[in-house]
Amino acid sequence: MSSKSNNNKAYYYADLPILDISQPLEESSLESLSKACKEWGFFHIINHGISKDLCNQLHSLSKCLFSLPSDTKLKLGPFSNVKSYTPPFIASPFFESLRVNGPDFYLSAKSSEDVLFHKTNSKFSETMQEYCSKMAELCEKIVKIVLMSIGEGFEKMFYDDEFRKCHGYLRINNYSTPEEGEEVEGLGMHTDMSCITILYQDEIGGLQVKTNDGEWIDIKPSEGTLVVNIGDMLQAWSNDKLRSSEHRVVLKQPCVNRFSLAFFWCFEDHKVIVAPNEVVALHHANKRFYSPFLCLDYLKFRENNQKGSFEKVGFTVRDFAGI
Ligand SMILES: O=C(O)CCC(=O)C(=O)O
Ligand SMILES: [Fe+2]
Repeated sequence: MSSKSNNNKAYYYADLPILDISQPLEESSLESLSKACKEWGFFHIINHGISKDLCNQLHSLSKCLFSLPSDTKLKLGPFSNVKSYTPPFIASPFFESLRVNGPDFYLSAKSSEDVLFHKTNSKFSETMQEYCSKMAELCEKIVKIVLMSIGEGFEKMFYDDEFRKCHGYLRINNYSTPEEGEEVEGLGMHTDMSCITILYQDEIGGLQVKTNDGEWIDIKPSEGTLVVNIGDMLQAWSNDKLRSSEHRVVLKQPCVNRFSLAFFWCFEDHKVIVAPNEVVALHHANKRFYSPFLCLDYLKFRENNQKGSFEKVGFTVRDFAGI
């Protein structure tokens, strides 16, 4: 952890490893990755192949999208048949979000685009498709690296059987803050339900992760860097070798918009999540921490137990399947 003093207030930043994923990983990088996945559940990646230009394009499309009138956005949910839009006051008064589902990201984005832009914003669906398919490729690569960090040969042993059918979805997030006042919570404390999440955050900052000691630490934005975090599905599958950390977004500056893109990479709904014996054997007492469970049952548990039926804020996989 490192600190910076500003007007006598100390801000702490997580010292997360930064992996250059364009290069084969060295032994020392695997070690720091393994430590970060156990301690923080978060790390950074660079040289990931997602260009600044593409992120900027998504940012300006998102500005167009979120500046549309509420009535237009509400045609996409949450109370219509389409459920891709989460308006403010569901997760928090300062958060709204649009979801793009895989595997056909183009089709999913197009069905929102047709409602939102009356078919005039032809770049929208192509750009979403480009970003999401690159993210899906990146997720496959990262899951393999994370498996390698658990144990030698684990990537070869498990990837094909266990992770081949993973799928992804994107959330485009827009945060707004009041004109004046203290800091506000943009997104409450939660764990992600995914195997892994890849996050692009703009330069505003505000993402925080909770340490084992219950302290909140900032995850500072840095240009060209993406944040990766472990989600609940992988925590359960890895029998707690990998940590799905609680995190939140705190908005510190009045009257700014914050933009982020969260891409979630998940097991297929009908997968039974159970840690393989080889993974459980890594625990000194060979102890299992979770009962096997159906992925879809966990997703439903989260949806049905959240404030305002939003899956973001509240319970974790330990509450659901912990032994
Ligand atoms: O906006 C962010 O930085 C984080 C978003 C997040 O945690 C989520 O969408 O699950
Ligand atoms: Fe999250």
